Amino acid sequence: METIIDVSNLYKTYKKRKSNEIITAVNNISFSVQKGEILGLLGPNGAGKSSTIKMICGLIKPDKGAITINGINSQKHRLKALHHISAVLEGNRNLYWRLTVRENLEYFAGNRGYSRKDRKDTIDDLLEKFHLKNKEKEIVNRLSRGMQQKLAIAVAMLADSEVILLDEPTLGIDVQTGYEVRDLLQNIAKKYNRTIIISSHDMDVIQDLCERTIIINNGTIVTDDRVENLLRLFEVRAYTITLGKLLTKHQFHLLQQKFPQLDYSPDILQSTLEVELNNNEEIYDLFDILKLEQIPVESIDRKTINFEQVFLKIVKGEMQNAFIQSS
Ligand SMILES: Nc1ncnc2c1ncn2[C@@H]1O[C@H](COP(=O)(O)OP(=O)(O)OP(=O)(O)O)[C@@H](O)[C@H]1O
Repeated sequence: METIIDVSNLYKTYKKRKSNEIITAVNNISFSVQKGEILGLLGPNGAGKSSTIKMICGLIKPDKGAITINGINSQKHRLKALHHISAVLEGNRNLYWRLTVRENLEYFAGNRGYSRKDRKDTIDDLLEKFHLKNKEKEIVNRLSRGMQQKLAIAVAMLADSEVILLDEPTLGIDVQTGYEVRDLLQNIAKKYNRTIIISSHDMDVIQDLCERTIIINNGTIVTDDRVENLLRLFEVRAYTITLGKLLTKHQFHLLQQKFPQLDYSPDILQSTLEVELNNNEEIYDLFDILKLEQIPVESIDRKTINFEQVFLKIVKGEMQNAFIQSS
């Protein structure tokens, strides 16, 4: 594995215009990205994702910290470092809104020094792949947001750079186009072996596309792991237990004292307990109480948990506990 981007101890503050209040948008963030990796930056609104992306693509300067792109310090050798990166930022600022789809591609291909023949072939190929062929003569201004987004990614592809940064690639586009954009990105990553960093607050985008995700909250990294690991970490702690008889009030309180997050659904035929444990050993404590109280257990299942639930838990701070227990 070869590191293509290294971000170390980044800080970014902003001063609010009216109140002069200082906002720390990025607070000591460090991570590395390997060549060919698809990394997701996930976080709630205002977490610091866009600021991080903008610092990497040289649009804003960090207050402190270093960014290295392909071994080149991007603060010292800005142009040389940024040569390896193309970015699709929110609002598709990399497009000319009064030009047509093809004209945009022609313009950027020209800028990148494609020969006439290569330019035509590459543009035709991109129009085909991005399903934009029937829109090639349309002025960008008149395209839907989804179409504009696809064109913005196609333009980024023209640059032929090793790293593509995408800030909220599916924001404000319909579900169908969202799927198309996701497919396109998956193809790009696989076929062209590009390194992709995607910032998003859309869990599905991150789960579908990214091998690894960094969750940012309040300007700091809360977790940096593979999506499947995060799911597993929480899955093993959430259980559904089917009981052979109803609990008395006293028994319920007894269990609740020990497991405050307990959910009890009484039913004459089949009562269930839903419980999330802090560590795997706690299941034995739970069984001890049930045994002592002579409550038969009919089945026990691990609860499936989706990425959205995991994300909310992490952002709410439950993760710290989980990491301590799992380490
Ligand atoms: N130019 C700016 N001036 C002042 N504050 C800013 C500026 N840009 C961002 N911020 C603030 O910095 C914090 C982080 O913003 P940032 O856009 O990086 O977060 P984000 O995770 O991308 O969120 P969103 O998804 O809402 O864009 C927020 O509190 C935001 O209001």
